[in-house]
Amino acid sequence: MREIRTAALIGMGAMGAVFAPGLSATLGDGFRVVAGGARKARLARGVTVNGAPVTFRLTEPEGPAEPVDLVILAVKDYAYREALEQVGRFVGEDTILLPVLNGLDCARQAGEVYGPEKVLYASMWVDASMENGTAVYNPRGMVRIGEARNDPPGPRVLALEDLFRRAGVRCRVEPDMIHCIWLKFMGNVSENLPCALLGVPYGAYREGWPADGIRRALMAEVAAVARAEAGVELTEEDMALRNRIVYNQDPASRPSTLQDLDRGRQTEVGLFAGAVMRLGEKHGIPTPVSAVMLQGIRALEAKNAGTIPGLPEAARG
Ligand SMILES: NC(=O)C1=CN([C@@H]2O[C@H](COP(=O)(O)OP(=O)(O)OC[C@H]3O[C@@H](n4cnc5c(N)ncnc54)[C@H](OP(=O)(O)O)[C@@H]3O)[C@@H](O)[C@H]2O)C=CC1
Ligand SMILES: CC(C)(CO)C(=O)C(=O)O
Repeated sequence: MREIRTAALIGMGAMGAVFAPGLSATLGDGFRVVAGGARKARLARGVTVNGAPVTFRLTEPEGPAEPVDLVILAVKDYAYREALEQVGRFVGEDTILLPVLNGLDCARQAGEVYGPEKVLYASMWVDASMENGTAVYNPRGMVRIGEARNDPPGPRVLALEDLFRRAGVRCRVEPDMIHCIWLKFMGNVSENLPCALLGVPYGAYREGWPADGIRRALMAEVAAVARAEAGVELTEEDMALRNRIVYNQDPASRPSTLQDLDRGRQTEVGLFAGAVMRLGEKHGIPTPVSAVMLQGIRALEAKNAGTIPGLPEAARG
């Protein structure tokens, strides 16, 4: 495949901030962020990423447009359907679609709309946040990319890797992206959800501590459904890798589900615990800890929304 020269990004939030500075600097006017209405007006005032101002071309989701070589989708799951529709006018015959959402399903959903041959997998091993136009992400983080299998990588994957290298976006082509996505999913379910439910940062995960017991029980539930659903083995070594990542994480760091609750926003708990429960039901595997996470975090969302009768005003999000 030829060099990637044009790209569009929808979702200029925490994950969008990992791509926008490098793509804007490398592709110039060939890169644009898709946003309409009030969101576009807000983004036109500019954003700061890791302390540096970033400028980029903005484009409305409506009106005539040329297809681009690459479309990155970096919205939350509840905004994904709309975002998929809104990027339609940038998708041509040779466009690569790269949805970077957490969870197991975003590549399949993009494939349903535009054809699976256009979609590559991404898994964001980066912790980040975006608040009022100011994004911070860990520059040691990494974007893992590929087709389902990449030994050796095909031309589209090589073109994407080349673009990210030119743009200074840290990336790695994974030999087995399906395993990689399940391993990340195991991390999201087991790490994001206890932190969100308990209202504690990563520092709560230390060997033998209460939150760590919950985390390990959730890893076991994900491993069981991964085996049944996808034939993916999440091994003891994989769990040991997650342990190392968690124990070495900045203890003050807060996974995205907790950040969402702190800001009174909807969370992606359905993408995590909801998915584990659905797969558990499908394969006859009990997932009681995921059920507690789903119901508990839904209750916190209701608390934030002020829809729990009797809740004092001061306790709302
Ligand atoms: N944050 C993290 O550390 C990580 C997040 N992820 C995953 O990445 C995905 C994105 O998360 P994250 O970046 O944190 O989320 P954010 O909420 O920070 O960013 C999402 C952005 O998408 C924008 N958006 C939503 N709908 C549209 C639309 N129709 N057109 C244009 N822009 C739109 C939102 O704008 P507005 O605010 O105006 O609605 C917001 O700026 C999620 O699936 C998350 O789980 C993965 C790894 C780490
Ligand atoms: C930060 C990270 C990578 C932790 O698993 C994440 O995916 C999230 O918070 O949603």
